[in-house]
This record gives sequence, structure tokens and C-alpha cells, in this order.
Amino acid sequence: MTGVPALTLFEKIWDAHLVRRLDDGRDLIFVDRHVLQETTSAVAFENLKRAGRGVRRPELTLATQDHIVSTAPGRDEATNPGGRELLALMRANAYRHRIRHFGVDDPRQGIVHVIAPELGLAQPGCVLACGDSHTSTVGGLGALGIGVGTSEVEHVLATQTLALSRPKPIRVRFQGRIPPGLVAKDLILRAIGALGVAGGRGSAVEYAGSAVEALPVEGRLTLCNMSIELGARLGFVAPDEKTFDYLRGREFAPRGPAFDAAMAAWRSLHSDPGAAFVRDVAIECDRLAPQVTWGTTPEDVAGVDDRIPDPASYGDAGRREAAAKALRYMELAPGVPLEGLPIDIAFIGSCTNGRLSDLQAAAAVVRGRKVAPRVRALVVPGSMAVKREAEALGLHEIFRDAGFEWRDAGCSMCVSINEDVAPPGSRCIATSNRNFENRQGPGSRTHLASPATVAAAALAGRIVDIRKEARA
Ligand SMILES: CC(C)[C@H](C(=O)O)[C@@H](O)C(=O)O
Ligand code: SF4
Repeated sequence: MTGVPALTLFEKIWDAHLVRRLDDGRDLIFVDRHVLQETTSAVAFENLKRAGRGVRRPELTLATQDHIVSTAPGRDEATNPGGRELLALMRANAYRHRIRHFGVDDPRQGIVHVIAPELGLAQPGCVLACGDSHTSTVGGLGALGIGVGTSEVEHVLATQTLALSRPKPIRVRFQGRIPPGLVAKDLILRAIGALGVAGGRGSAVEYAGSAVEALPVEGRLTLCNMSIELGARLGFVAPDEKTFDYLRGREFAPRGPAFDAAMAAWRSLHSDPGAAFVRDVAIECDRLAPQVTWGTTPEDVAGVDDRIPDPASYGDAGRREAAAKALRYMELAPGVPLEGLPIDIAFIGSCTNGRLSDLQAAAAVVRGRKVAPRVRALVVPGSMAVKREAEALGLHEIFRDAGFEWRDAGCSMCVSINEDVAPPGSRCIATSNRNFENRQGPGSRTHLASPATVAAAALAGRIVDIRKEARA
């Protein structure tokens, strides 16, 4: 024994950012990068102004507009009248504090969690903060992405640090091989179903195992995105050659010899053999079916070939009641197969599944076919860069020819605080990450699934098993 402690990846990164331990038990950690979106930054800037403080490190800060922006092709800040004020405020605040601002008029605009990796702002071993829960997404590159609230945004703006309770390291290992047609979204939905939406509470989740190693970087971003739906604070994957290849040449990534030096350091970013996790869970992937949610939390999930569960089958009284309430809201009956459920809307996009590989997976299903009559189907690229790359590959034509709307980048119908709203009573199958009551519009009903499953449902007008489609 050498006496050198075996550390988890989480401990390595966290400790490297520790400024000091505070008297209240929290850790003060340095933030390498801070990204802003319009809905959570306005009040933070206002408070900063009132306190007479400035932004400590504007050069480490980047702002974009994503939540409330219109996604109508060719939109500007005024296209969604409801967003006008907030968008103008974001722009003005960024200008005043000399913060880079990628607004709707900038080719680099997009959902904050899509552009942070895409621009190379998020890098292995860095701490990236954002006033948005799904900041964990960037964990797919081996970064610690920390989602914070408005008062913490203010704290980061003023000090470039965060005071946080130290999360507990846990590990989720996806073992075996991912069946054909299935993707990271199916894996993470399965994990949430197995562990529950509180399964990761207070923790930092490292995703590992053969199936994660096999995932492309964009799939790892999807996996880490939904750490929040596991109840975790953070989720990440140890960086590897795929990560380095992904980052090379990106706008904010190191260049030339600096990249090689960074890569040499990044290679040490993994959990040491024998490192202790508070919890270590294995999920078998070999026989996984495409996953679709049936209820109003992401843990209400099943294989597409399953039936809607009977609330009475749950041992726990709280769970029984919640499932019964969810079925009432979703207007679904126990025992009904998920496959075959008619849908009204198909939404492809969001920070979970709005990247190029997601659109490619959907387009592969859609090519040469038509959206079912009466179904509204929309594709909303996660960023304008994704939109341009997809267009260079001709994906927009595949979608448009089939009857999909091909929109500009933004959060869109994931959260429906712009004009993209699902009507009351409508049933929407979506590639996003949240299926709460009213999430996509008052009275709307959401089924979460992978891009291929959503695309196939748009064509069939009902939920289908993509494995059968492939054989047909
Ligand atoms: C608007 C924002 C605060 C919110 C979040 O942080 O999650 C949004 O992104 C969401 O997904 O509901
Ligand atoms: S796409 Fe959805 S989950 Fe992601 S940041 Fe936007 S609103 Fe939140």
C-alpha cells in the first residue's frame, strides 16, 4: 500500500476548486465558467445593482437567450411579445457588464446546455455554473455542471464562487450492450424508473460501465442532463478519447500546444480503482426496451411493450395515490398497453435531445414518410449551430417533406413559456425531460421518449415500438 487515498472523479474535481470550507459546513468553490439565461438572471442583475456591486469576472461569463425566445424561423427579440422585456433586459445587462451575449441575432445562440458543450466552454475537470437546473448536462464532457437559483447566480456574478453543501459521490453503472435503436435517453429513463426521482438526492452521480463507454459524447450529454430527474445535483462521465476529439477545435477550447497540455491533464480525470462511492448501482442494458413515460413524473416510466401499471400494485401508499392521480391527469387506465396510445403532438428538441445526433436519429425514421393526419409535429434544434449542421445534411428537407415544422433554436415546447404551447387535453410525446402536470401548457399531457420513438409516433399518430418498425 502506498498510502495515497483512492479518490472518485467527483472528489478530484471538487477539491481542486475548493477555496475554503465555511463555518456552516458548506464548501466555497471556484467557478471556472458561468453561463446565463434570460429567466433567472434579471433579478440577479437587479440585486447586484442595488448592492452597488459589479461582475467579478465578466470574461468567464457568457449569456444567451433561450427560454422565452420565439422559435419561429427568422424571429427576433420582439417576435414573442411576452418575451420582449426579459430579452431586452438580458441584452442590456450583458452590455453593461461587458459579458459576451449570444442573443437571437447571433449565430451561436441556443439552449444554454446545448451551446456550453458545443462552444467548448465546458471542459473536462471544470466547474460550470448556470441558473438553470439542467446544467448537469455538461457532465457528459467530464465537467461538474452545477444548476443554481437566482440568488446563487448573483453570488457567482459578484464573486465567481459558490457556497454549496458537498454532494455525496454515487455511481450508476450501465452494463452490457445497448440494443439496436436504443439510445442514452432509454438508459437514463430506465435508471430513473429503477431508482426513483429521489434516488440521487444530495449526490453527484458518476455514470460508468461498458454501455456508457460505448456512448458517443452527445449521448453522454443526454444521460447527464437527466441527472436532475434522478434528484441528483450533478451527473458526469469520466472523459476519454471521444471527449478530447469532440472538444478539439471548438471556439473556447484550448488550441495547439495548449490543447495537448490540457489533454494530458484531463487523462487523470477518472475515479481511482477502489475509490469509495456512497452507493453503487448496476443497470443491465442488454434486454432494455425503448422507454416511454406514462405518468406525471419521469419515474412513471415503462418499456413501450409494457402496460400502464395498476396503482394498486404499488406497496407504498403515497406512491399508490400519486400513480392514481397521474393516471387521472393523463386520462389513462391501468392495464392498457403503452403501444398504440394515440398522440396529438410530437416534439423533438430541448437540452435533452436537441443535438445533431438526436435529429439524425429522428430523420432516419422519418425519411420518405409522412406525419399522421391531425398530428402536429415539430423539430426545434437545440442551437442555431445544430440547425445549420442539420441543414447542411439535408435533414430539414426530410422533416419538412414529412410535414414537420422546422423551427429556430430555443427551449420551445419543453417548457412552453414562448408561443409553442400544447393545448389543454392534448397528448404530446416529447424528447424533453419533464412531464409534470401542465408542463407543456395548461392541461397538456406529456410522454417522454427518445428521438426515434417520438419520430415514429409522429408518423403513426400513436405510440409505437421502434424495434418492430425496424423489422417491418
Ligand atoms: C426556467 C428555468 C429556471 C427552468 C429550470 O431551471 O429548470 C427551466 O429550464 C426548466 O426546465 O424548467
Ligand atoms: S430545454 Fe427545457 S429543460 Fe432544458 S433548459 Fe430549456 S426549459 Fe429547461
